[in-house]
Amino acid sequence: MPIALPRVAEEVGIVLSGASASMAPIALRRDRELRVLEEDLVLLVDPRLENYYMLGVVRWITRYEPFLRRNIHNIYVEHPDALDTEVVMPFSNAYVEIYAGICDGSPVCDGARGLVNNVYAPTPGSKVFKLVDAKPLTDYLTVSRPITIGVHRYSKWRLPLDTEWLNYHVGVFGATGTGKSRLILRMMKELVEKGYSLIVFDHSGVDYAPFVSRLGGTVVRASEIRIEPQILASIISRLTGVQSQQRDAVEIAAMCYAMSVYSSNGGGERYKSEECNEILGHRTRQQGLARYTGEKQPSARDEFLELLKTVATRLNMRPASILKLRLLTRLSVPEHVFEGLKARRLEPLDVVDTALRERLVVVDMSDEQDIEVKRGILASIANAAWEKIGRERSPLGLGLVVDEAQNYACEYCGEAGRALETIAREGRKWKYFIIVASQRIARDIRPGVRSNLGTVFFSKLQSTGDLQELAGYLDLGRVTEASLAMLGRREFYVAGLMNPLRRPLLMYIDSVDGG
Ligand SMILES: Nc1ncnc2c1ncn2[C@@H]1O[C@H](COP(=O)(O)OP(=O)(O)OP(=O)(O)O)[C@@H](O)[C@H]1O
Repeated sequence: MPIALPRVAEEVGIVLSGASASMAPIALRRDRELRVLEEDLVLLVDPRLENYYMLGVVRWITRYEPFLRRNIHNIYVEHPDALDTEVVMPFSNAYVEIYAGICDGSPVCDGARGLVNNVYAPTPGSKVFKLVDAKPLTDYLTVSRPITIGVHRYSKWRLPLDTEWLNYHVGVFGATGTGKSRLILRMMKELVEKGYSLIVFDHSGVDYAPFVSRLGGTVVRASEIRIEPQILASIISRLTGVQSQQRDAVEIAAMCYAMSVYSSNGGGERYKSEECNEILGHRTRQQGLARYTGEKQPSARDEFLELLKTVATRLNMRPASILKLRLLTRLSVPEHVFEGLKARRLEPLDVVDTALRERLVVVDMSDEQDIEVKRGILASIANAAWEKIGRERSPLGLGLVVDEAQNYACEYCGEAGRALETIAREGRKWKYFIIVASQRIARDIRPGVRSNLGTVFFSKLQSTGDLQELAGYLDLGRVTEASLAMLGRREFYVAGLMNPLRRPLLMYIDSVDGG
């Protein structure tokens, strides 16, 4: 059945000469020109193409007047009172960027129905209809497991987003206050309802944790989660900045220290290793001696430094080098990195399992002071999910949500950056995806992550150049920096794979009230 144009659209203009299959200049009707706005959805109806419509978006509305032209003298300049509005003859032109063809049983589509790539340039004189209610478009789309998080800015069309493409990852970008966190919260609700599982890393503890009870999830504190020994090793060597043999000593000591702490506070067999036993056995004898001589129990950092000395000695380092290494560690690794280990009783794999069982876990990162440790926790959880995939060899349906991603997905974000990049590159086969949000793109997100984002929501951007960066791997049509400058809060373009039109569409995100 053809689209009932009079019910859902109003005629606003005609196509002018010079139209192509992707772009059509149009003239707007005088009586309706003020009702047409950039980003409006329109249908072009070409009388030569029966039961076929071209769907497009209005761009670059320009007002003209035949006499009031720049560089040409006019009467107003000499006699301001003589210029009567009656004698002014304004008119408006615009462009329509054609996004798709809609087949409605048309002979040009062999009688099929649905959305197709448009290959026809509209005939000049074709009518242009602004969609006031674009709902009927939904019937022409094929969308798997759709979710909606908002409406098209002007036609109020609830654009269905295709969650099959979630596995190709999502980015949310915009200047501060544009509504990134609320957009993600809205999406989280929909995804959880559709059966996806999410682990959300709440960097400051105020953006997501307060909403959890409403969404039916669990909050866990970052300070309770175990950091994998090898990730702790990398954190400590990064903090000390040592290289080569000194780095070996620090990393071996860190791994063995974490394993001994975890195995003594409930970690069991998983954290026992013969390699560490060789070293730890030696250390235990030293500690025993300390107790015998009446010295007080050493702090966690002192314990680590003692272990570091043992390891460095085993690596045949010179006494002066060992001394320097211990001093460096004491000065550059905060005490709480070691002290906090004892309170970490929750396995990263438990967090993954809870998310898969209950659908939503928010990791409250606010009680963790050190950014390196926060990154270590994210990396540990990301790796635990890979461990599970490796063991079960089946898709997970799990997403990691990383807001303030400049802290985790940047070029120099260590283990966290690497872990997110691995998911961005290889997660799709296992339905293991990421949703990252940040204010900037090029500066905040490492190339291996940002170039693998299949869907991007973007609003007013903080850095010039970021739009061009996005255009490098997404079809952004003719959206320009000027289009972004006009956007308000909750207004985001959605571009990429989850958008069934595959071209940027301006959305107004549903309301998400405070927690
Ligand atoms: N969808 C929405 N529903 C209701 N209020 C919203 C919505 N989006 C944004 N807001 C309002 O705008 C404020 C800022 O939103 P939000 O915290 O999501 O922005 P942000 O882009 O994540 O900012 P930042 O980068 O500073 O974290 C919110 O506190 C809320 O008042």
